[in-house]
Amino acid sequence: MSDHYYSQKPAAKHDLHTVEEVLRGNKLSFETDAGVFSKKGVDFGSRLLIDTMEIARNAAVLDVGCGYGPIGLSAALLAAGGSVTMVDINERAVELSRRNAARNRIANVKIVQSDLLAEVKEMAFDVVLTNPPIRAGKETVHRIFEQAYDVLKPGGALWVVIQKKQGAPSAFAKLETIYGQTIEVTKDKGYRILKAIK
Ligand SMILES: C[S@@+](CC[C@H](N)C(=O)[O-])C[C@H]1O[C@@H](n2cnc3c(N)ncnc32)[C@H](O)[C@@H]1O
Repeated sequence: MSDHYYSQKPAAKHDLHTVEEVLRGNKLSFETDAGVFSKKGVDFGSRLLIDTMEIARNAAVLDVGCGYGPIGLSAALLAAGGSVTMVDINERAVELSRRNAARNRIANVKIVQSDLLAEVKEMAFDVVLTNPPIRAGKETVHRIFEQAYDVLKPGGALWVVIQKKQGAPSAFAKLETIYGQTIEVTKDKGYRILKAIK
């Protein structure tokens, strides 16, 4: 099996590190490892999504492709009276997210190993967040958009960060075919934040 950051079972030799980040005013500490996305620190696009996302205090939130947890754990602090479900196909990412939730004393999260949204399809969410796995291919990214629609409550929103050069225009077009309304909320250094409302 090839060893991408989106492997189910990364083969890379462990290389544990701790990174400290201030995300949306909250100081968080993350354990990262080889075989997970952006292990040296929070990705620019993920940070832009964290800075931009709108999360109500009581929201039910889903983070698709949570990696070691920066987006979902930041969302959990905003949804202090709600809950955040975080999914990833990569068992190492799931384990790190669990440890990082405990490390930062964040309890309103549920972290599940799942291929796309398979393990959460009976649930319903106000907000779905994703920094999608571009390298897994456009089809995977589009399936996330479709499956997110199915688990969103009416009026709920999918928030996506994507670079222009990695296909933001085609992602926007795909979202427009599925959702009632799609908007580009902000952009910075070639990254776009797209919000699609059911
Ligand atoms: C661009 S990374 C974002 C990681 C994390 N949210 C962050 O901001 O650092 C995309 C994530 O999607 C996960 N992923 C890839 N294919 C997946 C699939 N089929 N189902 C669920 N997650 C997947 C990868 O393992 C990776 O952690």
